[in-house]
Amino acid sequence: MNILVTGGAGYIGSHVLKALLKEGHQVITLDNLQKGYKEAVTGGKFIEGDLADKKLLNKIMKEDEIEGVIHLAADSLVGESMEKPGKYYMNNFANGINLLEAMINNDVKNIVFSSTAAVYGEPDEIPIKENNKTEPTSTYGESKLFFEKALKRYDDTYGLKYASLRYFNAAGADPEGEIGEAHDPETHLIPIVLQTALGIRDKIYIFGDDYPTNDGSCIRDYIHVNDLAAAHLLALEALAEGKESSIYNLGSGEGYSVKEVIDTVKEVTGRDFEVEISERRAGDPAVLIASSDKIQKELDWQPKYTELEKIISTAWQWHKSGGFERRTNDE
Ligand SMILES: NC(=O)c1ccc[n+]([C@@H]2O[C@H](COP(=O)([O-])OP(=O)(O)OC[C@H]3O[C@@H](n4cnc5c(N)ncnc54)[C@H](O)[C@@H]3O)[C@@H](O)[C@H]2O)c1
Ligand SMILES: O=c1ccn([C@@H]2O[C@H](COP(=O)(O)OP(=O)(O)O[C@H]3O[C@H](CO)[C@H](O)[C@H](O)[C@H]3O)[C@@H](O)[C@H]2O)c(=O)[nH]1
Repeated sequence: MNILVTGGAGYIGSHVLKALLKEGHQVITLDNLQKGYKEAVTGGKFIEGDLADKKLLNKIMKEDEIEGVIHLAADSLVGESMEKPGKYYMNNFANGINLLEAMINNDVKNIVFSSTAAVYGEPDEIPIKENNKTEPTSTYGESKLFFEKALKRYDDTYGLKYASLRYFNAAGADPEGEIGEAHDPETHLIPIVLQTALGIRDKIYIFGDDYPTNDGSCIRDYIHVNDLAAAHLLALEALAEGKESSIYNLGSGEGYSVKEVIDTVKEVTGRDFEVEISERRAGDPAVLIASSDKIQKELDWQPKYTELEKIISTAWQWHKSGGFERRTNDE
């Protein structure tokens, strides 16, 4: 298939791209490189451009004869979304609509969308199922939920078929060491702990140890980025074969506390470092664990990296190697 991957120079997108290339697909990556890295695009055609550019989107659909879209491009910092809501509605919602319009104009009918566990807000029950109430506590989560609603309208109106994948905490790196997570600024727990193990940071702060969990720190469901990537391929193939639109959670189904993550990093790296308890971070739910039963049953998706140790080991290999060179432009 000729597949357009938006945000393919980013962390998750580059792993999706690599998995698509391995399956022999023709891939066109669109990324504005605001957060992504050119080096992360390991094959296919790369177009440096922005989702705001409607003409470009139409041109790509036509000239590259796109048959399916995987849409990962977005802004995804929860804290920033609370300070700059407009940026999030514009990029994650309005720019996404540009993409849908270009698809419809060019009769492209299948899209896999990167949604997030942040659409749920504080969950009613654990593990979280897809029919849990969706009351996002951040603009980020809301912008993603709005786009999910738009997808439903486009399906009702034009017969556009979508799979919306609500990821939990993406983690780990390409086991071949070619690509990995390189966010700047980094806000995610595992890379931050690894940077501490490497001495890039003085210490790791645990954001709150008074949550109603076994050890008082927050529990999350970490899913390996290659397991995520595999789900995109299954979802796109299912749509191409005529499957109806659907929403799926994607997690490993296991919860680990912040303290457990830190202890596992110490074991995997063989390094000790300072840990300090600090204030809770605003908006952090105590426990987020996915039920991924639906995608397992419907698309036969099976996570391969179910142990935290394995997930962290792949990330450690990547961080130890130095990752991508620091970007030199000064935007
Ligand atoms: N990382 C996680 O744990 C996680 C969890 C849930 C959902 N998600 C979602 O998954 C997707 C990918 O996340 P990631 O961690 O790889 O983020 P990322 O920032 O590494 O990748 C996003 C990419 O999109 C590009 N981009 C952003 N806006 C663009 C635009 N208007 N035009 C063109 N390119 C644009 C960026 O340059 C970047 O390369 C996002 O949609 C995010 O919301 C991520
Ligand atoms: O230095 C740190 C960084 C994080 N944490 C804690 O570690 C846990 C995980 O935090 P991350 O920032 O790694 O991940 P989040 O669970 O906050 O968020 C991730 O998952 C969400 C959905 O669950 C959204 O999709 C979001 O985009 C994605 O980053 C949280 O309890 C957080 O408070 C620390 O204690 N110290």
